[in-house]
Amino acid sequence: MTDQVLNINEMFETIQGEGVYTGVPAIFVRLQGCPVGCPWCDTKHTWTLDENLIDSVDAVINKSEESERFFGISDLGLLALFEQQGYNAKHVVITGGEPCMYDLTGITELLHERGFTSQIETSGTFEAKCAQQTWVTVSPKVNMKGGYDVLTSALQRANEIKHPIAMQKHVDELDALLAGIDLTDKVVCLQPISQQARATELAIKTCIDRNWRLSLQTHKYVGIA
Ligand SMILES: C[S@@+](CC[C@H](N)C(=O)[O-])C[C@H]1O[C@@H](n2cnc3c(N)ncnc32)[C@H](O)[C@@H]1O
Ligand SMILES: Nc1nc2[nH]cc(C(=O)O)c2c(=O)[nH]1
Ligand code: SF4
Ligand SMILES: [Mg+2]
Repeated sequence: MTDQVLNINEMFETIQGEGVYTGVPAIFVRLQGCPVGCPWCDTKHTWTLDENLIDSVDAVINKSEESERFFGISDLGLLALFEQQGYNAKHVVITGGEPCMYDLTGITELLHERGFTSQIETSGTFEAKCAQQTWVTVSPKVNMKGGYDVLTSALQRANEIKHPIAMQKHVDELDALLAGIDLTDKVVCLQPISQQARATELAIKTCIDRNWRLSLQTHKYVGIA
């Protein structure tokens, strides 16, 4: 267990919409703070980590629309909150924001001790500190203004590499990143940016050519969180 505080912008039960675990019921924990700055990010409301944005647990959990407000909680406190909410899902997705700004060793080990499986969605710009059993999905961010230089080790730890693409240049960037990475036991997925038709077409074609997987943001197609 770590004594650090996890700053939570959203917590909800839904269906994992992306990547290898698509379709699996999951508790989503969205952590606050991200310095990477992807222009097309669909969670810009999580970027700012400022104590003036702290709110109550109830106000954050019961948000009816996206906001920058968050609450801080301990690893054990978070587990207690899951029970209080009466969640059924046994898979927990820790996302953000950039969750690997936090040391997730304590919370992920605790989750596995309590019979949950865990998954982290990360940009690969910080080292993933988590339980050995945690499924790490790295969605590599190349040439973003707040990028850091740990991508190679993040990609080595990754169980899944899920690359957002809109144009051929993004596929070429992924090829460059994957050179020298041992892909044995890793799944590579392409995820069209913002459901654009041309991005989807390119992702489908490239996945067929390369024998990679297509990851659609299925929650957006069916209108769930
Ligand atoms: C919001 S990010 C949060 C976790 C982490 N910062 C990251 O980038 O992986 C979660 C996932 O959504 C993807 N994503 C964000 N905005 C997107 C968009 N507009 N279209 C497609 N995927 C997007 C990211 O690449 C990542 O795989
Ligand atoms: N249903 C659902 N699946 C997701 N998979 C990754 C998400 C994310 O924002 O990290 C996400 C999300 O926001 N909702
Ligand atoms: S790294 Fe993730 S949370 Fe941060 S800006 Fe990019 S997509 Fe958004
Ligand atoms: Mg999302």
